[in-house]
Amino acid sequence: MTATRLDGSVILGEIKRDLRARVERLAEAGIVPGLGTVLVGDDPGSHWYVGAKHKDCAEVGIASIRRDLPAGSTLEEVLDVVHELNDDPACTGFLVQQPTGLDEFAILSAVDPEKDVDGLHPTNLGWLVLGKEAPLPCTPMGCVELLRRYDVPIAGARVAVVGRGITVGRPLSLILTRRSENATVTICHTGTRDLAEEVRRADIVIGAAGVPGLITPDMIKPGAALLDVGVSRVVGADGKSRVAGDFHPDVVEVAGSVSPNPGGVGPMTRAMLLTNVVLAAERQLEQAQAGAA
Ligand SMILES: Nc1nc(=O)c2c([nH]1)NC[C@@H]1CN(c3ccc(C(=O)N[C@@H](CCC(=O)O)C(=O)O)cc3)C=[N+]21
Repeated sequence: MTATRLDGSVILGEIKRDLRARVERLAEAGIVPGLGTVLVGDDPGSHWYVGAKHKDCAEVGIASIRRDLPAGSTLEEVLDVVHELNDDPACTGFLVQQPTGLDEFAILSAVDPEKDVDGLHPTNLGWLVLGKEAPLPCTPMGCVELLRRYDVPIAGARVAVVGRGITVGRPLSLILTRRSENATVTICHTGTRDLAEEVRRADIVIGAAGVPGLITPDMIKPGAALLDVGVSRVVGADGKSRVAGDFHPDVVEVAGSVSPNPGGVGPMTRAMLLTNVVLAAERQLEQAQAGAA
């Protein structure tokens, strides 16, 4: 048996098409959404991600505001740019690409929560806990949207989330346990006594630990849906660097569906970022209209 491929690149294309129509409606109201990115240093991976985000924006009709700072920039220098983008009306939403090597909490907290398209500002994470509408984190929402688009049942499903990180595992668990998703979630982490036992019960497994090959075929319930969020760079036998996920490649023999890596959750993260930028612009338009009335 070979599992269905949960193709994030295909869904990214569909979402871009839908967003283009929403951006056109905003344009009729005189609003051009603008995504700002702040990039610190010269890590090639981070440069690739930021470049891809701006290319996506261009395709959808979102304006780009790009601020690249040299390696060795100080927290004060980064915060100056954050404040500038908070005050720039052309920038409807922005993010500071992680990691910066600086105090991430200080940086995240300085972003205007209404412009926080990462959904990682403490206020927005707080709204998630409290169940009020607010920007939601991109990778967790990308996981949920990928399952929805491929009709994987979420309500009532047993989900094993492997990893409790702030950008994926923890917020994803909160999203999946909302009434609108209604899943039963187990968060597994380095303190989990028997990972195989927890994963084996799950209808949906999310690998978000960043440990290559951690989840092996013997742990998978036949027919389960697997989302591979783990991105580690490993050097193969041929000496070339490649992306390795949290799942052993042979899980496709047991699973019902699997997101490839690359080509799965990564593109969905970008799709949700674009969605958050458009949503932020739509909210800002609503507020302007309410203010004018
Ligand atoms: N403030 C902030 N927000 C982020 O959303 C954020 C961040 N910092 N720091 C780094 C992580 C990582 N991330 C990815 C985005 C797209 C792909 C993606 O599209 N990957 C492609 C290509 C992968 C490859 O070939 O390297 C794929 O999976 O097919 C992956 C990973 C966003 N992040």
